[in-house]
Amino acid sequence: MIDGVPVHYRVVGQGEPLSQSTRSNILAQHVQTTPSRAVPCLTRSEAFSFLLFHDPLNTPLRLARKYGDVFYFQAGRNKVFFLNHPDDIRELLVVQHENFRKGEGVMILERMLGKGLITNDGAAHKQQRRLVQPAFHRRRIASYAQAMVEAAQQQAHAWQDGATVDMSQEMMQLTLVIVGKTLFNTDVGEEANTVQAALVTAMEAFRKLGLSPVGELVERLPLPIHARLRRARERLDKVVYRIIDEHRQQGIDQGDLLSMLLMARDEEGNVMNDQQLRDEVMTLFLAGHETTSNALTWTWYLLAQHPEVREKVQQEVDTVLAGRTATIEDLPRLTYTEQVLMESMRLCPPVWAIDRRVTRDTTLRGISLPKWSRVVMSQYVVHHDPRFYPEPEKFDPERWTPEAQATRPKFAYFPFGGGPRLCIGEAFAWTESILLLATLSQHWEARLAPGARVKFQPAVTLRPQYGIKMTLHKRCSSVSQAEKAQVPTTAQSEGLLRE
Ligand code: HEM
Repeated sequence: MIDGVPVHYRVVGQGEPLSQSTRSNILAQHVQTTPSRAVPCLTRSEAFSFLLFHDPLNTPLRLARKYGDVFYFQAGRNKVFFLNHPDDIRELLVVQHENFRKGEGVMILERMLGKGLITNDGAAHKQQRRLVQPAFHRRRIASYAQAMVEAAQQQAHAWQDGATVDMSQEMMQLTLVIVGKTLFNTDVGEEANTVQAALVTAMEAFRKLGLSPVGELVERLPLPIHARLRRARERLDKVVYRIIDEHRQQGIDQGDLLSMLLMARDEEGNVMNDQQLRDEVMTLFLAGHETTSNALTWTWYLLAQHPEVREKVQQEVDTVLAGRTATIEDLPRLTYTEQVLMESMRLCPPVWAIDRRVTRDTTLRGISLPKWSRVVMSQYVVHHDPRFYPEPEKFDPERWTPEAQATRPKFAYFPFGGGPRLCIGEAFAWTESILLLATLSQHWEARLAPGARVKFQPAVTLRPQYGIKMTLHKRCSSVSQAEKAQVPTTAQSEGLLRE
């Protein structure tokens, strides 16, 4: 128990907990009844193109269309499997998760994040998760909502009508400020550029090293990227240690996550050492803003491409908020806005694939997975499967009505992963992205700037390779009731409200 909130090893939504006996029953049933499945192997040229990894989004998609729910190729001594069916993915993440640990992608992340919640495994991970969980309790998230809306309002205020911005940078800055304020009670606005530059280097390293199915080999080569990664880490360390030192000096419980970590004791009564603190803070600091920022950036882009959807969002926001400031209570009524975000994370999943290493010989719904094999599950592939999403390339928020959702298997949509490694920040991310999109849409609409280049860059997250250049347009109807009351004459309001 920390901070008066009971700690559960919580797994919600996709991560519904299974009791030990349920899991054993399911496993026993499988062993008895599931016939073994023949797994197609890629041809040599397909495997070769995979190893070069020109297009880690569309190559697996194309191969999944050709080979179906599962295929593999041989990389050195080990096999790399791709699971493309929601039920197999659920089985791995929820039912048989104990036979797997995090995969190669994590090795590069570890160089940046250390042994934090994302990179750790086993008992250490379980203990860390228990420690951090209270900061993501529903009540806590509700208390962050105000800071989220305030930051969005400041952004809305700072934007200039007709200005062209890189929406990716705008969203990155906004979500960074929010994670700083809510989890660490600090202002990181000034350090945003440092953080962004370091992240670009980390993403580059991940693309070059972490994505390669032979990452372990490449990792040992003396490449310049290793030095760049080290320097990026040092810059980020400065920011993180500044935050930790400030908290220590103040020496009071500030009611935030970092205060909780500083007060935490293990079974023997020891506090976390500097390295542990640094790794945990760094993990949440980076994971807590990068992903949501990308989700919002792609959403602005999709809205710009689909003005009819954008208008529906604006109508909903205008009706529900009626010109006032959004609060957490508005979330259940911003249903269309939420559907838009869901559809955006289907088409452009911020985490586009996750991978695991098999730790003991495993049979997964008839698929035989030898120890040391690697297993990749791509959100991008499953979210584009026409069996679950007819016309998968079409941006259609109507796919997310409760009735439509009920027709699909659960793991046909897994932007936040699942099981005990389900994203701890899922509720934080939904709350933040809905409130930010609603608050900014009250006042602004964004259109793609002429000549803007938009391309996926799949690194740890799915980023826009060239950012996304967008032109901002102040909405005519954006004047809030409160603003109306304060604006006495039309003449004074003209400049502000001009389209
Ligand atoms: C749209 C936003 C987000 C997306 C799409 C996302 C996605 C994911 C995914 C897919 C995983 C599981 C990775 C795996 O199983 O290998 C994950 C884990 C994690 N996420 Fe998120 N995330 C988002 C926002 C956040 C936020 C806001 C935070 C924190 C404030 C956060 C913190 C974490 C942490 C700490 C983990 C590791 C959890 C564990 O292993 O116990 N994420 N996220």
